[in-house]
Amino acid sequence: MGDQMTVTALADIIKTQAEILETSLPRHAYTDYHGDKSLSIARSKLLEACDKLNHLVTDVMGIAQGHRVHAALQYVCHFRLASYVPADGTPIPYEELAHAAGVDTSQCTRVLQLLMTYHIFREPGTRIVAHNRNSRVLLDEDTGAAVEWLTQESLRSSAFFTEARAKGRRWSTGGSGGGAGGAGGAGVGSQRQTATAALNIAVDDLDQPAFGFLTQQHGTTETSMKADRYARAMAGMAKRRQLSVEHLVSGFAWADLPPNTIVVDVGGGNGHCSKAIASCNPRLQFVVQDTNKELAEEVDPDAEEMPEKANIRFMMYDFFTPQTVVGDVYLLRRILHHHSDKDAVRILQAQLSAVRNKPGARIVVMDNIAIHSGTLSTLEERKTRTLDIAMMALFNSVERDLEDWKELFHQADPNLKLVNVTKPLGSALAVMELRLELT
Ligand SMILES: C[S@@+](CC[C@H](N)C(=O)[O-])C[C@H]1O[C@@H](n2cnc3c(N)ncnc32)[C@H](O)[C@@H]1O
Repeated sequence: MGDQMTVTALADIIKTQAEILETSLPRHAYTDYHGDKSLSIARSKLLEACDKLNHLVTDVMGIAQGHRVHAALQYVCHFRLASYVPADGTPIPYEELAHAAGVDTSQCTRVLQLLMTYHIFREPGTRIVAHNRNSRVLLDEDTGAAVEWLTQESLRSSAFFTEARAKGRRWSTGGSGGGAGGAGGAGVGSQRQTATAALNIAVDDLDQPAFGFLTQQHGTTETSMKADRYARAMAGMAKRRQLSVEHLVSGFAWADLPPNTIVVDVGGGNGHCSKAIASCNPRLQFVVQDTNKELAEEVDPDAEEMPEKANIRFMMYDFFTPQTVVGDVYLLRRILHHHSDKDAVRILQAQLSAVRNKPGARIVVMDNIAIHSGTLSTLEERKTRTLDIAMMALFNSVERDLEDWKELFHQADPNLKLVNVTKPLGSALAVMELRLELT
């Protein structure tokens, strides 16, 4: 679909693909893929054509004003406005809603009326507001937390992205190198490198790596609240099909592993990956490692949702320190892309200290592999590029393409070889299998 297409040609594509969706799906169910590849393709083509058509008839000014709608969403999330609107679609007067939420009626009305132009909430009569499909999404605790996190820490860090690059060292708290004219975060020592990410500027007095800050449950009430929001936001994002753990289960030959194989789920959080693998492979053993002690309870063998007979235990472990569990598979899912190359190499090297003690042990990395420009649709590519900015702003990290990943593995150990790469259908993440080649 080239840029040269006319508006009418794009409108024709839209009509054809819209008809496919309309005849196959009930109204209000167009966002779901329903596991049907042809419907998924129709939906992608429809969105791509709409996007290109939009591009032909508007200009960059619309995009430049996007932060205002994000501010409105931030307001809605912060004051929990969605929770005061009846979930069943019954309208509520603005005044009543504002009173319940403890906000100003006029401001609340204006904020919601902006969002309505983006099809979030609806106004079925004078001075009343009701939920629609889009606003109701905010009622899901985890998805709501994901939207809130995106409009809070993530939005703030994006706002300081350029500033961090232009004057990064000005914000470093170290005595030396405090002058202007530094080359941004890149190129300085690992800890300092992460400490000057845009998020560090966006959050007052944040003098520690952003990833640690977002995931630490202890500290001030506010820090702990942010960590909780981040954890729930990640759970909300994991509910999206493209990040589902089902792709981890299908993306590696777990069933071929011998009984009692030890899988070490490094930075495994609440163990949801291990639980998903265990439910199909009950003969494997799992050690879920994380620095977040609160999550240990969710890995409790007696927990209700634990797969029957699953052999899963939790242990506190900092993945920057030498791995102490001698296992067979070290799983690193959605860990390395949150870290700069230097820190990602440190994490891998910490695992290698155990891998060397167990011949045949492997490392399985599940993460995004950035695509090359022009290889997929613009909308697909936009997802990767957007995440790239997010990683730079939040963690001074980047999205890596396959060559970048190979280079990273090589830096960790020249004998660490990428032996297999799989990208399960519908997954945003690829599964990369690594082995230490014997010398
Ligand atoms: C993005 S989550 C990924 C969780 C899980 N692997 C998944 O795929 O859903 C990153 C996890 O790393 C944990 N973490 C952060 N810093 C850590 C550290 N230094 N050592 C171990 N775990 C850490 C966080 O608590 C969080 O659970």
